[in-house]
Amino acid sequence: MKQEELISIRRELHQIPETGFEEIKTQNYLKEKIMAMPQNHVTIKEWRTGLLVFVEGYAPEKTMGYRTDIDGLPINEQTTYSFPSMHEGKMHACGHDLHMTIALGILDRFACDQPKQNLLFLFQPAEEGPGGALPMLQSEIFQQWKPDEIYALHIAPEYPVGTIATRPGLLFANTSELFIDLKGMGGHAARPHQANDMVVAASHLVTQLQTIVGRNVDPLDSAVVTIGTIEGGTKQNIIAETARLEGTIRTLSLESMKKIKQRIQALIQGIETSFDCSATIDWGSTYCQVSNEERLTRAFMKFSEEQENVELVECREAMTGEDFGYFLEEIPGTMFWLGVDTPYGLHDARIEPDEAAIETAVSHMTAFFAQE
Ligand SMILES: CC(=O)N[C@@H](CCC[C@H](N)C(=O)O)C(=O)O
Repeated sequence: MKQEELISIRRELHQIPETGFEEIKTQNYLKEKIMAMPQNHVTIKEWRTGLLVFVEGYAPEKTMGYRTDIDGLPINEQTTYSFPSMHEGKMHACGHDLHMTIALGILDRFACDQPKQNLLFLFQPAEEGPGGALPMLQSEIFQQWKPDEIYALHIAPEYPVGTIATRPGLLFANTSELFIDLKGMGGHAARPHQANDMVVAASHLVTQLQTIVGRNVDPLDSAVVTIGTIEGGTKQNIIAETARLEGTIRTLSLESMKKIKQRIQALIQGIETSFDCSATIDWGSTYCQVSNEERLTRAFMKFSEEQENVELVECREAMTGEDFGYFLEEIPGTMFWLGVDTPYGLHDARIEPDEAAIETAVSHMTAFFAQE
């Protein structure tokens, strides 16, 4: 595929973002593009709203896996694009439109020119939640085609185009979602003494939750507790009977994750007592850390260092989460950041990644998989 074609694919995908396990149009779009490639040594299988594509090598000694995520986010796009999302309230604000395009670009090169090794391309749904990697990994079809090593990338707004950043060992954090429901007694806004106000209880809880990282976690063991949404009440002159907080926990160690969850439980018990209300916690989906296997990551870094059009950076670990970690728990491999040079971060409604990074990644990974 030529660069113009890749860019037009990225723009078409950008217009049809769908959230986790609802990626129907995306799946059809990808299937259509893959079916248009030479099929001689390519086999496509659907898995839920994702796809697995096996490319048979001409003298295989192993199978190398490459995974892209395919879901979008519930965000109202605010880019300056002439090709914005056509799905209201949804946006590819985490680069999965670029990730998919890159995967299609690499796949196309090997569909046209048979590789030596077998290749397995994974178009995985629901990375942003509830998590498609673990069930895809456990699927019969994945186990049948299971690769010996596996790779994936994620766009990185902060690096210039041409940068590949990674490190052996821990790259991304352990994550757990967090959903808290508070229930008290609503009432008339003018009669607070006859009600238990869940807006006040939720406000206290939010500030208490912010003390956990500062006061309960070892400062040398990074952690994050973020409340992303807070919702409660029905009208300005009614005391709220319910409130809901939604957030996420990030830790570099499993011990800190356990401790933070214990502290959240304790703080919530305190809120129940002090505001005479009831509370429930749902931990949502959890992702294990992304840990890059030492030997393969060093080999990938050495290869990257030797490429003229790429600048390799050995980066620090990040508090981002990624369910690709589940693949790396079972199969050795590497995840890396790909520079896309934009002032806006991941999950920002204004993010406009530089599309030149698509060709960088396609040629880099094609050359990497084509090594004899
Ligand atoms: C790369 C990236 O941004 N990944 C997401 C993963 C979401 C995990 C889960 N749904 C959660 O919110 O805890 C991220 O937010 O880091």
